[in-house]
Amino acid sequence: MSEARLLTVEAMRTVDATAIAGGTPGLRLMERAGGAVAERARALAPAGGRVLVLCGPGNNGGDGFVAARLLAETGYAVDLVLLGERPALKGDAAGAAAAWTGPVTEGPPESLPPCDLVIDALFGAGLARDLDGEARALVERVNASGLPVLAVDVPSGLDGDTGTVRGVAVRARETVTFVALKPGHLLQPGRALCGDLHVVDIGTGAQALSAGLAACGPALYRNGPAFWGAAFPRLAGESHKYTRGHALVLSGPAYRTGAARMAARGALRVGAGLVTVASPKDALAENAAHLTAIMLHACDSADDLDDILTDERLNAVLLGPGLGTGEPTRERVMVAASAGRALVLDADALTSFRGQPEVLAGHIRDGEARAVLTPHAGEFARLFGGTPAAEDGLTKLEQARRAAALTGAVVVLKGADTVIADPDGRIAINDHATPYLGTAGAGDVLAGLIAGLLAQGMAPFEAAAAAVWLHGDAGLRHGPGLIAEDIPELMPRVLAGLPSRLR
Ligand SMILES: NC(=O)C1=CN([C@@H]2O[C@H](COP(=O)(O)OP(=O)(O)OC[C@H]3O[C@@H](n4cnc5c(N)ncnc54)[C@H](O)[C@@H]3O)[C@@H](O)[C@H]2O)[C@@H](O)CC1
Ligand SMILES: [K+]
Repeated sequence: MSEARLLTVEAMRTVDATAIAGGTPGLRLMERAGGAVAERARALAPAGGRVLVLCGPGNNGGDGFVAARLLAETGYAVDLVLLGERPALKGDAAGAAAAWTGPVTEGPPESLPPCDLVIDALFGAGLARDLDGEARALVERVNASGLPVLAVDVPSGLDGDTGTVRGVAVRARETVTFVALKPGHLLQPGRALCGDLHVVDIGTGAQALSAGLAACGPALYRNGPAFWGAAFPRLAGESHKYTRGHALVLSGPAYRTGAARMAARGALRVGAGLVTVASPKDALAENAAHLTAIMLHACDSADDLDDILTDERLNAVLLGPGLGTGEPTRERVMVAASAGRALVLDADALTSFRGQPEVLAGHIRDGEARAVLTPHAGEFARLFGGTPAAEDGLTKLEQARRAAALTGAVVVLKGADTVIADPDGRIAINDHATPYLGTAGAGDVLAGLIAGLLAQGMAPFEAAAAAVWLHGDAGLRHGPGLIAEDIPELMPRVLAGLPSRLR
């Protein structure tokens, strides 16, 4: 699982410091870092081509000096620009600069020399403020040039913890980072600015990594099978439909039933043994006309839901898609939360508690429900107040973590960089997705996938993360023209594509 773990910028400093304290010289780490950058540069620029290396005043710039030297030694023409003055370089960066025998242009040039590749070694983990003055002008020039850029550690100007831009940031073709990804590589707009991501080992060792992971506090993960695979449901020879779980999805009234059916289809396709749609009587015929493998049950009130839930085999309940907002939905949420089943609350089930997250939290905590909430940014703001855009100074990760801690539920804060937060503080960030998933009903299917995995016994945090990844995988496989109905139908291919140990 550790290959899925992320390191905060501060925790990465702990890794470096622990390795150095353990006897690995910092300059050796820098040689390895610069060596990895040079190797990627050789893959991106033609042999014997021209490379422009932009070095900043700290150790990120030191990596740039190492890469410049190694590229020159292997036949590349290298131009090196230093943002600052050479005598001002300190420590390992001064050491790396001393080994570079080529010319150094101090301060940014009026225009960029022609080249096949730009290496951005201006700022990395030490970015301390918004870019301004010469640094800002240089980054703007690089972006305007349209030249391919290889970023060292992070594209300069990008905050490694939050994925936000400090004034301006480099747009890279590829980013080489060290030891582990940082949250800012995965959170938007950071993810888009990094281009392809390469993580390289620079010889810091297992003990330093453990120290860094411990310094992170609650674990941070890149979402993917490496994180949740061990918890993914597997079929045994004696499995049958009742051992594969039974999900219940509440339908909206007549003419608002499609969302629940798409969710139900998702739950079935992801492997729940049985799925039942609980439908108002006035919508039974409409639902029946479209359902085959999925069962139907009449449900007109919270009392009806209570009756249905006397069937102990129903082990996961999904409410929200198409349900409508207001008191009837609130009552159903209360009944479902107190039924001791796994619970997914989406869309109208969340908006029905607008501005009252503590009331919803009370239902979840009183019922000891294993709950997953799946708000997009707008629903999140309606339920919890504030916005994930950090108006109150909180980052997206902090917002999601706080909402999970408040409600005692796993919170899936959906978007281009969906964040999944567990009440215990753990976080997974998903970058396995495509904008083609931004289509009507895709969120309903996601809620259904989560319910289907919960029904099969997965714990809420892993179930939510796995569903988000499978949903993303379906979108990536399909591409243009995707509609929500396609997502459940893509599940057989998505599941077949998982590592064989998971099937
Ligand atoms: N020993 C280590 O710690 C290692 C560090 N490595 C590299 O070192 C980097 C971190 O090095 P540093 O901590 O020196 O930090 P950086 O090199 O990222 O930047 C620090 C320097 O930039 C200046 N600065 C920060 N924000 C600025 C802004 N907005 N405008 C203008 N100047 C600004 C600071 O005053 C300081 O001089 C990593 O990203 C990685 O590339 C690697 O060489 C591996 C080993
Ligand atoms: K950089």
